[in-house]
Amino acid sequence: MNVLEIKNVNKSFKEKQILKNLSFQFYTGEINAIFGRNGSGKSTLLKLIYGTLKSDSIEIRINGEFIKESKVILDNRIGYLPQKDFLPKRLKVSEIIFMYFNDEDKQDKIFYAPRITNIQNRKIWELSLGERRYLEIILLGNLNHNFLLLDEPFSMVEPLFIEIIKDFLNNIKETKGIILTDHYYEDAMQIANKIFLIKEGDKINIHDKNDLVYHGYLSH
Ligand SMILES: Nc1ncnc2c1ncn2[C@@H]1O[C@H](COP(=O)(O)OP(=O)(O)OP(=O)(O)O)[C@@H](O)[C@H]1O
Repeated sequence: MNVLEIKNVNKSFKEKQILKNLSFQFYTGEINAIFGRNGSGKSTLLKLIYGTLKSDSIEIRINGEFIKESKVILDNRIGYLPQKDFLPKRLKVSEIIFMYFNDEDKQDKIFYAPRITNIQNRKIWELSLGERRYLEIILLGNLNHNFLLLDEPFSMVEPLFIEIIKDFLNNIKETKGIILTDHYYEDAMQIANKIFLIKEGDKINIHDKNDLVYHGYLSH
């Protein structure tokens, strides 16, 4: 089992402190859902962990080993699905699969993943938003990271695809720790082992939907 420890995360934009001294422990085998109202700092937190945004302070350790935030991408043990699409638009789905994976077994695994066969000859720009999101998740999830940060994996995705993504995440969590943030809270809660809410810069542990109502994320 691997553990990703994040400590003392602080981030301000101008005078406004968005994240206040947050700490987390994420384990292989677990899906962690992070909720929060618009602008509460969820995407910011994931960017700070991945190192694409400079923190005011952050300590990152995997299995006790300290990793500088600027080295997280090179270290290659943490993967990141950004909120915005990132695949080259002019390439075909099949070309992207070959670009990501050399190994033939891995390539086959992707080609035979649900719904991929149907879209393999299309170019990325020809895919719908949901199809593109689904492909991004299947690609990232099949890479060899120990931890996966997913910024809104369900957004713009139709219900049938969401079910496939949930099954997929449940399968890959055997070898990965997953940290996801999304406003599709019911889908996220169905697969999450641990749930957190970011509110006014602080982390709140959530046990059920009532807690989300109590802390003002849901109205009822
Ligand atoms: N580069 C930036 N410069 C200045 N302010 C920023 C920057 N990035 C984010 N912010 C601000 O930080 C706050 C947190 O933004 P963030 O995108 O992390 O929120 P979020 O919880 O992911 O929101 P949403 O649910 O809408 O995606 C917002 O008020 C946002 O305007």
